[in-house]
Amino acid sequence: MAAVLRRGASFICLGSSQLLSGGCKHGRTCILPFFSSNNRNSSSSSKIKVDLDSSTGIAVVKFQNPPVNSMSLDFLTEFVISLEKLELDKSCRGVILTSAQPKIFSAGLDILEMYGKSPEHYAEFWKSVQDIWLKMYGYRKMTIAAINGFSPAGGCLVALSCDYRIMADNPRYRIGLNETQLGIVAPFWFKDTMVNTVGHRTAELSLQFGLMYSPSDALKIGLVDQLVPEENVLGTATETMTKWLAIPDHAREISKSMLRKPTVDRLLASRDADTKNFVNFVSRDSIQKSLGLYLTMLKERKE
Ligand SMILES: CCC/C=C/C(=O)SCCNC(=O)CCNC(=O)[C@H](O)C(C)(C)COP(=O)([O-])OP(=O)([O-])OC[C@H]1O[C@@H](n2cnc3c(N)ncnc32)[C@H](O)[C@@H]1OP(=O)([O-])[O-]
Repeated sequence: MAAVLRRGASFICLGSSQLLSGGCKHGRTCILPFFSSNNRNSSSSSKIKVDLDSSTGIAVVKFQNPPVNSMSLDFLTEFVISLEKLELDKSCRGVILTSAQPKIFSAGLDILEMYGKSPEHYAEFWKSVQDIWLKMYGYRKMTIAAINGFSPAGGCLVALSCDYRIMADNPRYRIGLNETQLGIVAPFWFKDTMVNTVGHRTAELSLQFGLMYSPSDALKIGLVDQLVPEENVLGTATETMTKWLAIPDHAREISKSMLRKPTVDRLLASRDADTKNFVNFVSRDSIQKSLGLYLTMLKERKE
């Protein structure tokens, strides 16, 4: 299956052989990363850096969207293309996600993409958020989140969509789905991802309060799997990936698919309705007001 992705005037065709996910079928722009044919293949689009070691099969994908790795439309587009490219690359067996920014894994969705824009823009943005989740939650290859900093909302979702989460044991950091604190609501597939990870009761408390957990609390509820000193996050992720890669790929992939496909299928069955729902919700005056106040609060906190 081929997907055509576009932004502005550039069109690029991608092959697609996803086991579970929906892929980029919505006609947005994509810049393909470049991989060389040596053992260590590096590529760097402007917001995503990919380093694939084909001798180990491990790729490190680094977010580099300063100051806080917020997930703008451009960021999400580059991210999904990088993952798609790695999924199709036979020399890649596992992907580690981490941040090039100190202290921040990702500040979540870029609030500016949801504030003061047109309904068409909100719809395009939301489809790109759906795309990244569909790609990640149904990803055929092994994924580890090496969480080296704050990880609210969309940042937490990306981590939750990986197969394993290792977080820096720094008591200042926080992770969680804090959407209600912004006056917005995590959609059902964010909720499903949380429930699948921490269980129903914990998700009830977590989502309604918009709780942000310290690393030790996140470990207690199973939101992350392991804490390590900050400087060891990437090294531990690489060691852990090597252990997982001892499992035959096809057996691990089928097991993952069995567990995750029903959740992925729920969104695939209702993507358009979910997009409409988001656009109607975010366009409301009351929601725009909440987001505006939150942005002001973020700015004033600095002063
Ligand atoms: C229904 C939809 C579901 C929604 C899901 C989501 O993910 S919703 C998202 C939920 N996410 C959150 O609630 C996280 C909100 N962010 C934070 O809590 C903190 O920024 C931090 C703890 C991540 C980093 O603290 P720090 O002291 O290191 O950094 P700082 O605070 O000084 O920020 C630096 C600059 O970045 C700006 N900016 C920040 N985040 C965003 C953003 N998401 N977007 C856009 N911009 C953002 C900030 O305004 C400031 O701009 P300025 O003034 O330079 O023009």
